[in-house]
Amino acid sequence: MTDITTRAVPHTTPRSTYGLAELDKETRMGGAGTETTAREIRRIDLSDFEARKAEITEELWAAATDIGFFQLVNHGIEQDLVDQAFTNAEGFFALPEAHKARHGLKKGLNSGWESMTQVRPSVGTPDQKESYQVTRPHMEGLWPDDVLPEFRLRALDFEARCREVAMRVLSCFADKLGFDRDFFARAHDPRSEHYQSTLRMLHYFALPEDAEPDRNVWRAGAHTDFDCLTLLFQRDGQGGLQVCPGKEAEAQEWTPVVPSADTITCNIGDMLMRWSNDRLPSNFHRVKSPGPGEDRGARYSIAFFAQADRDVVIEGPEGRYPPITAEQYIQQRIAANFAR
Ligand SMILES: O=C(O)CCC(=O)C(=O)O
Ligand SMILES: [Fe+2]
Repeated sequence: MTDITTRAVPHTTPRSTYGLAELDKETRMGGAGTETTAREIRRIDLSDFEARKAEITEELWAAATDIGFFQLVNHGIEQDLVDQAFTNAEGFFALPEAHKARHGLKKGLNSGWESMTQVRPSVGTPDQKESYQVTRPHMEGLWPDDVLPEFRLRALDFEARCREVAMRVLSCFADKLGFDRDFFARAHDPRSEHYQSTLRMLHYFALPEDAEPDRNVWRAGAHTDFDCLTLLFQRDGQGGLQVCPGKEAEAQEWTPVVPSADTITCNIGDMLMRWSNDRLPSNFHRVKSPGPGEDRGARYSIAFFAQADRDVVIEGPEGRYPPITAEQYIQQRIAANFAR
């Protein structure tokens, strides 16, 4: 069994503006680039998971290493529950600004509400969105129980269901990477005080009819996620997500992901890239603002970020990256993204 608990980790010396190669790469991804629909976004069927695990593992591995992003169908979360999670999120975002501000983001803890405070290193302008994040150990004072009595339970229930799906996918990667099946489940333990996986509800604002589209403004600027694996839920007809595989980043060719309410779009994040010694490259993605002639309506999405617990050390078998705790890792990324 591989030891993933805390031990002394040498402090890494910053070698660049941000101290992490991932962030330096990200700063080069802010341009418009070009669009291509030539890439295949593979859909992987998770039904009958236990019986078909070997076959599913091969499909996930091929999609993750060839392209890096993929979609899950028959993932086991009932459509009603997904729809309810969106209704729950929309209910929160519809609250008056002053009320939402009572549950403001706890800096550095990925918990609570923020609006227009995330500035991606790639573009340098604030994402045109508000978000509400649930990170289980840090939710004190952040639940709107007084006005939305069912919100808390629904969010926690959905978070747990997302974690189950993420752990199933990660158990397949564990097999291929030579870790035991439960390696990642131990590293994302909801009973641990160091748990830091996050459920994030997102609301990208509708663009007013009289607003001029601005090419430098993004709903979400180009980035890779900090985590091991992201599950992203979208609504039919609310597009804008574009992806660029990590290994093709230099070409800056972006593929639109057509939203579909019954699939989960997955990204490999930077933690898994490190843990796999780059065998599983993390993926760039962004959400573009409506351009001339495009639908200006709001976009809602929900992301689950499987982020290893704070006390877990991320270190691949070949020592390509210096060991770092998941806590240090996430803190550096948050510091580069949130000015306040
Ligand atoms: O809303 C989306 O489609 C993408 C969100 C995202 O990439 C993020 O929050 O990291
Ligand atoms: Fe992301």
